[in-house]
Amino acid sequence: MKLSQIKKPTEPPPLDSTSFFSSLINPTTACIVILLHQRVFSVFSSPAFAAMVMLTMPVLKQSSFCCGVPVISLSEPDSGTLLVRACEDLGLFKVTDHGIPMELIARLEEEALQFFALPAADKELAGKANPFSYGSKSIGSNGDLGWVEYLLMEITSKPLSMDFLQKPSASSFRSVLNEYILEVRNLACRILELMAQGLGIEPSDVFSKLVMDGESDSMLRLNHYPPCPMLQELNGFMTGFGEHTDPQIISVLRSNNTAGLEISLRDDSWVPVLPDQESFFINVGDSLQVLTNGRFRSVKHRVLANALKSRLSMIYFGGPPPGERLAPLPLLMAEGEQSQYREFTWCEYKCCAYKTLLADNRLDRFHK
Ligand SMILES: C=C1C[C@]23C[C@@]1(O)CC[C@H]2[C@@]12CC[C@H](O)[C@@](C)(C(=O)O1)[C@H]2[C@@H]3C(=O)O
Ligand SMILES: O=C(O)CCC(=O)C(=O)O
Ligand SMILES: [Fe+2]
Repeated sequence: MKLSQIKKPTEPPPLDSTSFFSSLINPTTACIVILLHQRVFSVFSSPAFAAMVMLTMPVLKQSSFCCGVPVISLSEPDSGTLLVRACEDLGLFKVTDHGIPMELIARLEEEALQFFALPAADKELAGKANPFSYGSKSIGSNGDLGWVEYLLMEITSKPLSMDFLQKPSASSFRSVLNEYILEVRNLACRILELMAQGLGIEPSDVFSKLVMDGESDSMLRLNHYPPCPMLQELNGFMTGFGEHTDPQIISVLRSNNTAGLEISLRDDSWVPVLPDQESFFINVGDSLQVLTNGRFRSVKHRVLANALKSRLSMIYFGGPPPGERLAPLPLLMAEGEQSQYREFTWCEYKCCAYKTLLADNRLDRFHK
């Protein structure tokens, strides 16, 4: 496909908290706000007119929204276009009809809860996170703290090899983890292919091949946020996982039904993402922001602790192979468009990223 064949839509205006929250008022208002946001250059004088236009303009199909977060069914024929729009606007969306069996998810949740319920000394036998294995309260190695404990696992082309998972007593945990990783990686790749299709670029595996590569640097993280009893004394605010963007290409998150995840809008306001244990939340990582020359947004997010309920999340981070050169894809650049980033390898990026604090902007030093 030639560059001239790719139509790059004009950038939608930034989604700020006013339009985000007003989109929650009622469905009619939501239609107007969403349509306006997508630059439908018409002036709606009444909700009825807006509804009529919606019905007669099938090309402008909208995703549905759950509290401002786009909800996209993967069985929807137009899902590629909807995914692209969500990546441009928010950098996060929810997917339904994802095909990962609930039974597998429930088994992993149960195994993870059993692991986190072990005495601290037993969990520490898994090895101290450096960065892989078990960590508690401290995130990364640069002093970030959070009301969280976690297991961080490196994904290679072979089954998980961490010592503690090789014990006979961990055999069911190990097998469910390996099964889940295969499923969630396929889901990530399916979504990345739909994104390429939605962007109108070929081949459609231009993003997914990076995550499918035998050398891909991907991870699985299980986060457990215990209830935080002293939340009241802390004016109701305690960080579970501090604000950050994910460095990789794509993150695929599933949580139990406990709230806590929040995303930052372009005006720096924070909005909660309502939990949904049957769906997955997908967010754009820094690498995908670079590959799309900033068209897709690596969304800043954080998790707040809960006073009463524990939150369990499982996140797959799909990353490229270490030697992969990351730079905006020429196919996605309009004529005369300048690259916003200088080229770097994933290895170089990760090396710098791991010296930063969670809240730092890791792409700054690669900006031209
Ligand atoms: C403070 C840090 C933890 C982190 C590495 C870093 O130096 C900056 C990025 C952090 C992050 C966020 C997304 C993922 O949870 C993670 C595994 C990753 O790849 O980047 C973590 C890193 C970590 O916990 O080790
Ligand atoms: O635990 C969560 O819900 C999100 C955590 C997160 O953003 C991360 O581990 O990178
Ligand atoms: Fe994250």
